[in-house]
Amino acid sequence: MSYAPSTTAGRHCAQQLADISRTLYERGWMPGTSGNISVRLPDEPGRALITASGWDKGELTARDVVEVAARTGRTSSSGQARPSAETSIHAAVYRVTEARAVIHVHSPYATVVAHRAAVRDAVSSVRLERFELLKGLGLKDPALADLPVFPNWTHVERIADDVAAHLTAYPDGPPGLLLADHGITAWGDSLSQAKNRLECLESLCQLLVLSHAELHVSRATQAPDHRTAP
Ligand SMILES: CSC[C@@H](O)[C@@H](O)C(=O)COP(=O)(O)O
Ligand SMILES: [Zn+2]
Repeated sequence: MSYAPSTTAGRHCAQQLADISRTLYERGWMPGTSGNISVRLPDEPGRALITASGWDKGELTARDVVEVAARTGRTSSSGQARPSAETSIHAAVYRVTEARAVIHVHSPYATVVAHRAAVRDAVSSVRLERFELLKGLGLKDPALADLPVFPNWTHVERIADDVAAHLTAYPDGPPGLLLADHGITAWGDSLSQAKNRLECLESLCQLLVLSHAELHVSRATQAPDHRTAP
């Protein structure tokens, strides 16, 4: 039931997932088995490794990851552990952006902002502006970012559909998103870039909370619905 990489690159990526998981767990951003991390395999970018579902993220080893198709999240062999329950959200990010790594955590300040900025049953966004750390997000316009907030639907596939539609409609948006009452996801072209961006976003949310500024929340314009008819 554990991952056995066939290449050196696979072994390296799996170890990186375990190492970053432990770091973020120790920071208190992945309490109680929460959080998940994925990375595209460098020598086979159509495939990705993702953390196994329901495990203590402070104790993962390089064998506690699952190989999936990056754009669909499908697993190929039955001999593996269960991939993260939120694999479809990672796959949505891989389908629509150039990301090569995605990190989801329940860090406290982003989760508070995701709680306060949520608009019932609709995608909203919270404005980040002025703070220097915006420059760490790699935006075309580093002065301002509207960070989307997605309803935390029970069916994760529905969240993934919302994410894919929104990122398609807003290709120049920030490399991250909030899940209402839940947490934050960020991405980049490597695990270290995704982690740096995640740290910038968590810190920006901390500054918003500590400044006691009123949150600037808007309803995101309806993005096209990419779901296929039943
Ligand atoms: C501790 S409950 C958290 C989960 O529901 C989920 O949000 C999460 O972040 C981890 O899910 P996982 O399936 O382990 O990747
Ligand atoms: Zn979560």
